[in-house]
Amino acid sequence: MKIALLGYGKMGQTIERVAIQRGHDVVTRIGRNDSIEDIQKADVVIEFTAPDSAVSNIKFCADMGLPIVCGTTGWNEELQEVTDYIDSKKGTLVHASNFSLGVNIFFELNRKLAAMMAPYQEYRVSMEEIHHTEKKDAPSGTAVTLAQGIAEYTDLNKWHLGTDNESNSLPIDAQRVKDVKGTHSVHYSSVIDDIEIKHTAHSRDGFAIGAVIAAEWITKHKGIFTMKDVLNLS
Ligand SMILES: NC(=O)C1=CN([C@@H]2O[C@H](COP(=O)(O)OP(=O)(O)OC[C@H]3O[C@@H](n4cnc5c(N)ncnc54)[C@H](O)[C@@H]3O)[C@@H](O)[C@H]2O)C=CC1
Ligand SMILES: O=C(O)C1=N[C@H](C(=O)O)C[C@H](O)C1
Repeated sequence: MKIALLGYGKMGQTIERVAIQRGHDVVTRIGRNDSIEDIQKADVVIEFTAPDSAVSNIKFCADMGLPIVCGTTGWNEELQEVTDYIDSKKGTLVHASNFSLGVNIFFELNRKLAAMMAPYQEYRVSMEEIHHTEKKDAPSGTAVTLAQGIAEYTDLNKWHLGTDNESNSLPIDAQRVKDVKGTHSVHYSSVIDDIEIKHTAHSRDGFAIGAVIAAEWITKHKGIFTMKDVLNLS
């Protein structure tokens, strides 16, 4: 498969190594100041750039009729607009706040735990995410997806940054620490005891392998998907 890397930073470079190991060709690597036109050489585009670039990049790929895997986070509020655009162009997109297998299993565990905890009002739920100091968005996209999973089973229909409790809102403590690849934990706390689930990424390889698997998968599918569809998780 011929892959175009849109964004050649920490993730773009990790994806290149993984893609070559899986037998693919990386035909172009596009940075912020490069011409995007080059992507037309590829069968599929993998986009990991920055929150302010993702939406226009996705639309450009749809205009070119190219399937795109987008891992960039921080553009949640524009998801509906992007969905409508891709639909109008009959395009193909896989987007996910986190492409790793471990985190996608963690998403399911989080939803199941939220369903189990829902009747027990004595527990207060909160979240912590820790990432490297170069990260542009807070909270992380993964934390937002976890919060959406909890909202399905509780009245916590929004989130706020910090550790204070606010009504109908999930506190997310976003910490930035040098070199941390991505750690997420969900805590349920009562006077009697605490319950905690946690995922720790040891490297970026899990995100990169997931993104390449998603790129292999979308060349055989048409429409808008998330990693849950690619992994066929319930
Ligand atoms: N969904 C997932 O599994 C994961 C998502 N991410 C997200 O991916 C994004 C990128 O992460 P990193 O690679 O760590 O960041 P990075 O900052 O190391 O690399 C991003 C690169 O994209 C370039 N760029 C920015 N705008 C561009 C544009 N319009 N066209 C081409 N290149 C452009 C930047 O110059 C930079 O080199 C972030 O939003 C991050 O949150 C990161 C890891 C996993
Ligand atoms: O910026 C990162 O590094 C990461 N971003 C994603 C997110 O915002 O959740 C995924 C992962 O945690 C690493």
